[in-house]
Amino acid sequence: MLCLSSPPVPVTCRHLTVSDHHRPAGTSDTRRGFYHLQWGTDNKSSQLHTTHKHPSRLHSSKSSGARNPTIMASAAAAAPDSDRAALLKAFDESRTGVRGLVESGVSTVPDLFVHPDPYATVPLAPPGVSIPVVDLSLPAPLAAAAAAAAARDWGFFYLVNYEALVPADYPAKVLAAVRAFHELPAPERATHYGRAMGGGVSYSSNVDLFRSPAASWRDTIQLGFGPMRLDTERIPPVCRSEILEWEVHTTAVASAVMALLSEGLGLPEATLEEASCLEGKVMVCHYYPVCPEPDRTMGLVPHTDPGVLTVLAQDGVGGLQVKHTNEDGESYWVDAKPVPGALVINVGDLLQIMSNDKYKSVEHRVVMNSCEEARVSVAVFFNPGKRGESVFYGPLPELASSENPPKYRSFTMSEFLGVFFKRDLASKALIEHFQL
Ligand SMILES: O=C(O)CCC(=O)C(=O)O
Ligand SMILES: [Fe+2]
Repeated sequence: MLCLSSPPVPVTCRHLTVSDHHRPAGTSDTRRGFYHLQWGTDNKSSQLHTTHKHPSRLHSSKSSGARNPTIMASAAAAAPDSDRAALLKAFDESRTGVRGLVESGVSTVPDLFVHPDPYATVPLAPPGVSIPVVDLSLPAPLAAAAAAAAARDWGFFYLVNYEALVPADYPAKVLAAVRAFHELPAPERATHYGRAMGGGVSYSSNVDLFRSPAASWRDTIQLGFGPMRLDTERIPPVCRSEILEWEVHTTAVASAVMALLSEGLGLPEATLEEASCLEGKVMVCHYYPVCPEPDRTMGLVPHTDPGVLTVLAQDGVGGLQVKHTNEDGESYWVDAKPVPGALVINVGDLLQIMSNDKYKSVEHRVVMNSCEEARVSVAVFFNPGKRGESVFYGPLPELASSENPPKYRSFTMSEFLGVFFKRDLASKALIEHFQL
């Protein structure tokens, strides 16, 4: 099925780089920033400053011995761009992330993290609305039908009864280990801090810190598991073995889900796996610290995941929301509440393209809540692992017919990635770029 020269019809795909896994979605409320620096940028950052009308609320500290004095000393006036750049630099050089701000006693959300109106654009879902559940213990045809319906109608689902693939103490063990890292004493954390993916691993706050118009309330360890090999010694020791183990378990889960989703397309269950979709892997271990003013910032801005499939484990705190449009065309944010024993699975842009729009890659975001506890989540993004200039991606050829013509043109992965580097495309959905 993989094609080695320019194809007459689009064929299936191959790789993403180890750290490329997000894109900004195309709707207006998503242009404020996006998760991964390498997926592009947003040049509208100056807009943010015009919304900062209450400088006295922007920076404050209950503690005179704060660790980030520069960030907090600028309370006197809303920051012009040059000051903002200096504040960002000071924040980054503190090397302790948002957690460091909280440790130093901030009692308001600093200016850098204020989002103009995190909640304005789309309402919350009515009570009782939830993303669907797929039970992996059902007979394969039933599970495949449920997964396909969920991927088509929601782009998201809870996966339950996956115990045959994952030891009973996971994912709790990896979530606890990631929390332990982010809650290490600041000087210890700081020794790991850095934006470069040295050896395939980085720990920093806001991968797009210097490009997004507003920073988010989140620190992240990021690990590239493939196609390049990661230097395991670069993983902080306090969470190393758990992260390595979780990578193995999520791969087993993703393999099972890809089989269901292939079957749901009416194709052999090995289809997505044979297209190398298990081979490019990025894991992000997020920590969303307790926030003094949860409604003035965001944990993660609305975005879609650009790869094939995402497997997410979250702790009990909550904050993930999925955008859903119902049969009447009404859109709202649905809480993907933590469900004990459930993983959250979502479709990425590449799978939407490969499935010729049968499956949907939908926007999601993380809002801060007023819970007393910091939130931890671990997402693993599965992308095609193989690459090459003569290898093309697009709707799976088996799905295209005269009644169902391909909705996307084929493209190489370097073109796919290149789209993200073009500023003028930053506000346009990736998927639209390849639409026929
Ligand atoms: O933390 C979460 O629940 C979501 C994370 C996410 O969407 C991402 O990293 O792409
Ligand atoms: Fe995401």
